[in-house]
Amino acid sequence: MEVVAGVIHDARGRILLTRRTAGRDLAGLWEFPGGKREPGESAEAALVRELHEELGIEAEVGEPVITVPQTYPHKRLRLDVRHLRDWRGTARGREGQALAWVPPHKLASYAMPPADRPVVAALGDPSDYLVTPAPVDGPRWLETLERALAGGVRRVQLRGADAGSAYWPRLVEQAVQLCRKAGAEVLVNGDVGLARRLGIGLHLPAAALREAGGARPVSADVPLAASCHDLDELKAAEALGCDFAVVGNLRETPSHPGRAGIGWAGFARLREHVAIPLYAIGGLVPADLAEARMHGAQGIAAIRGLWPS
Ligand SMILES: Nc1nc2c([nH]c(=O)n2[C@H]2C[C@H](O)[C@@H](COP(=O)(O)OP(=O)(O)OP(=O)(O)O)O2)c(=O)[nH]1
Repeated sequence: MEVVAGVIHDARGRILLTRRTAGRDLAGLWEFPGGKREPGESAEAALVRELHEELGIEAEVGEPVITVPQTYPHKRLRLDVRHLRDWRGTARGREGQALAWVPPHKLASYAMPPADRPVVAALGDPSDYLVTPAPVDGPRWLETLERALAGGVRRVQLRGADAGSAYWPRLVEQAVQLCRKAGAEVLVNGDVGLARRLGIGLHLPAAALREAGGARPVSADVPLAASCHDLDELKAAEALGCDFAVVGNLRETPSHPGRAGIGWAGFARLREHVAIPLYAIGGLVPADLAEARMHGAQGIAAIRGLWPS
């Protein structure tokens, strides 16, 4: 089932959600207005038609936000979400549905269908997730991180030293200061104790995900993420309450020669079965973002692709 929905802003920057009426699938949940494409109908034409039927507005369809493949108990769908370039008229619930104009930062507090969680993340959270390379030279590593932040990176995973090395905690502390100054979210790879001590997020390698025993290892006010390679790991990350996960490898990379990538089709197949936002990793660069979004990714995670040279 192909579904298309629109992100409708008012003059104050609020976004329109509509509530699914009683008696329908997913009744009572809030969603982006839109509906099913008819056979032979383009996504743009379907969205214009649906918004007119449901809300009485005339819409001009704009840029894509994200396309989310999703499996529900009784159906499989692809939710193609578009910005509107412009719209005219007064939006009202022509089918008896409730309307809510929601400030972007409050979208996540509305109960929505699973496919909408990646949509809300795509509208507000960073599309790039930088994973730091191993620090060979501490000061140079910090200086390069600072340049990445100056270039716009807003989500960072600090990774790269052998656990227990004497200099790593101090380097992490300095990196955290740089990230905070830039307003970037920061997670440390693997080290729960260090994450708790510094009050930062935690990124779990897949193996640690299995050892976590089902309890969220850090509080809900700092980010928790995980690296996943298959559906079992993704389900475990979701059950643990991860805010997002990284899935790969997308392409074969120089660091894993001979390990074939899952490709975008493989990524989308995994995406269908969970609702958490996912970054793709493995040989990706910022220019891959549009294709990533078309397959339901929040964006790209990378070491080389996001670390300034
Ligand atoms: N319009 C819209 N639909 C969404 C969103 N998220 C999401 O999972 N969906 C699902 C719900 C529906 O299964 C499908 C949209 O179908 P629809 O709203 O046009 O039709 P419907 O209720 O008659 O669907 P159905 O009961 O016949 O399955 O997409 C969203 O944000 N907007």
